[in-house]
Amino acid sequence: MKQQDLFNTAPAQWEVDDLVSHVVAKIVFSTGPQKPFDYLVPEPLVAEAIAGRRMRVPFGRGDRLVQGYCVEVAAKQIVPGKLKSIYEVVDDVTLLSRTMLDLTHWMADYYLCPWGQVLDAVVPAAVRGNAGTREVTLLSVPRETAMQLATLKLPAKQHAALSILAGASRPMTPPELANAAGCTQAPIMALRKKKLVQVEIRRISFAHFDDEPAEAEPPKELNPDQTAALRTILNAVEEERHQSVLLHGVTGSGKTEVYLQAIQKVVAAGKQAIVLVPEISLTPQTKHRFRARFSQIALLHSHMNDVERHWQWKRIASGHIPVVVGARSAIFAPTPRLGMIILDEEHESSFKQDTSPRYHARDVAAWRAAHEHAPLILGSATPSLESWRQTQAGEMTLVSMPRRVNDYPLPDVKTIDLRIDRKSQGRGAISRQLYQAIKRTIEEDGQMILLLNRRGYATHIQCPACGEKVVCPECEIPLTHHLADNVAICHYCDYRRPAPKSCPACDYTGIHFFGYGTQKLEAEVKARFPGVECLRMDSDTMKKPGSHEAALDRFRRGDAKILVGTQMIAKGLDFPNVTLVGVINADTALHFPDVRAGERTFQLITQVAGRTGRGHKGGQVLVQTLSPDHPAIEAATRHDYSLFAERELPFREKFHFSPFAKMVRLVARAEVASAPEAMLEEFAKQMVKVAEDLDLAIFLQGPAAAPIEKLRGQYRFHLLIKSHDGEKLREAVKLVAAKTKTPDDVIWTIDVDPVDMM
Ligand SMILES: Nc1ncnc2c1ncn2[C@@H]1O[C@H](COP(=O)(O)OP(=O)(O)OP(=O)(O)O)[C@@H](O)[C@H]1O
Ligand SMILES: [Zn+2]
Repeated sequence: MKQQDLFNTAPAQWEVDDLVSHVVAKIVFSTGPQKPFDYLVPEPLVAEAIAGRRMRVPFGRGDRLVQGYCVEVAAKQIVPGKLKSIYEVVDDVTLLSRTMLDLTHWMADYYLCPWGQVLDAVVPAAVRGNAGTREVTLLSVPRETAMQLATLKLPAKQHAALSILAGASRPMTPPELANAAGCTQAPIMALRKKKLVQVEIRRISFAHFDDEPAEAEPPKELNPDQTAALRTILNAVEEERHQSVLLHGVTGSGKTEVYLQAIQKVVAAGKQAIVLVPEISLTPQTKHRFRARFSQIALLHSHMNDVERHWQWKRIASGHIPVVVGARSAIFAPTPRLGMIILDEEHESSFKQDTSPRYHARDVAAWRAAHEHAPLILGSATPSLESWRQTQAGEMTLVSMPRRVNDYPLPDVKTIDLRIDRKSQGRGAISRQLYQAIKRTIEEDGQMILLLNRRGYATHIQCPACGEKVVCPECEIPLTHHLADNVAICHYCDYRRPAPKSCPACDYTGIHFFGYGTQKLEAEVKARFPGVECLRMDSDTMKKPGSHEAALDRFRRGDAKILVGTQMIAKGLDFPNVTLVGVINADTALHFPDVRAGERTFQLITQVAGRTGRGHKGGQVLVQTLSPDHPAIEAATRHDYSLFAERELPFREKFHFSPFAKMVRLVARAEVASAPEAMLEEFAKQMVKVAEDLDLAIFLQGPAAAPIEKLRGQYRFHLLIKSHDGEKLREAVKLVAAKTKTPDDVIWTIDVDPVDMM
């Protein structure tokens, strides 16, 4: 049909015969124009012009040379002279397979962002920049020349060099040859000029990294729950068909062992597995578990330098590495023979990228698994309601592991009602009951984890005389007092100022520091339990690469008894000697203006509670809260996921939230509040119109000031658009977005399937 169109639109002066078949490449640019452009592939470049490589092409009136991704190469009927030609092919390896190219196209379409931007996100910068490689010149002797060697009339040095090269088992670089022949570069240059040697420029890698050796460990004997789970997964593996499995296993049920044995089968069949974990879970423990089972494994983490990243990428692309373990972006690992994708802690919000392309690794994984006919395994003790709902709708297989390994019971969880206890507890973050429990744990030589999901010392600073709050001048968010440098910091934009000694408004000298952060908790622990080693883990103490590992090692060895920290210590850790978990304030996230506030609270408490009772010594959990009757907290204290889901889902359904409706969130920001608000109001109006045309039911929320109303000096507004028809919803948003005129000073973003509502 396309061809037909072309005939019809060809200007009259061209006869049909003028159309000739040519090789045409479709090029997508990272910046600049969003639509792909067609280029002619000149004859000499046909062999190397492969889709998935970058090419340099002339662009615009001045034919400036720019680089773009070639996403398709095809023979097309075109009018000669109408297309510009490719100047050169940049890559000598193919960066993206056909499936990966299709994936990027799908992502651009689904997340409503430029295709080129997605391509840049999928191919790591380290790969694009060829980190750790250099170009070398390689010399060899053509066969005909080698055969005439005896009869060639040449100066002695040239002859000697040529003989050595002809007799070499592999091509040599000019310095290598000079060295072997004991001559300077001059005779070699002469041979090159006479075309007696063949010259090839090749890019070689000088990087090499050794895998840390680990002692091999045999697979564990599975318990009946694990066996059943593995069976279901292996059925999908053996049939080489795509299937999604949600492995809902309580904390400590041994999910990792199931993954490991499933991967073993995949590897035995000659295929590759990708395992995604939240960045924070790339602990020494996880690394060790995987290294002990698989000798060839690529661990991708954010502290890797470009040279190593590129090296790992090539190892994976070569197909030699059967297992890839990494955070979110590891979903783009260039495995040529993908046999399985696993997402551990699939509910984690860190799987969603918060800058464009705003993809969710879980959904990208689902697309990839489906198109590469591989099973997708999602594992969690607290599954996202999105995945849970899919099991209910029959789109995903549910496998449950409701018991812990070795028949250890789940820990007993008690709430401490701070409304009652506060009066009796005196000052401090640790209630009397929790204090007693910590004391007992120390006496029994156990270890404990104290969770407080707020960093810093005091969480707000206020004048008791005039009521003035010390806030960030850029964000109007209360500043947090950090004791170490005695500074007040904005946790949104990192603005800092010296902690005020008196009220900035009325000069009253008795200014107060309220609220608890992890620093203050640590200080309280040290003061109330002198001589007991306490370790703090939060993003302030864990800035240096490797600090996370070092801290967890210390705790594992038992050098520290008490681990204080933010959510970073709440999941994945497997320390059998932890017999007490204390949640200092269960309510920190409960009242956020976010539809997932309850879900997050349930997950956080269930996960941190799961860190104890993982050994024969048992464990208990104490949860301090002002809302012990809140459904999320109540369900968490009972380790009852179904109860939580049963209560939460009807609410989501009634108000058209995910997982029942698809959501798109727009955020607009500017230095004056009126501009973004007006822009979103117009957007909403247009949405209503377009939805009507498309016969699409939509639900609008806003525009309204975003919960973080001001950030870095800019006012923020948001608009939430919901619909039960996701495809049409994106279509409508795309239409309106294309017509929207952005006011000069406004910056706006589209977030499909938003996770961050702030
Ligand atoms: N079949 C088994 N027999 C004995 N020990 C096992 C078995 N399976 C797993 N384990 C051990 O049980 C512990 C808990 O397993 P694992 O960390 O995989 O649990 P999990 O389900 O991932 O928990 P969480 O969700 O809390 O991270 C680990 O120390 C693991 O080595
Ligand atoms: Zn700020």
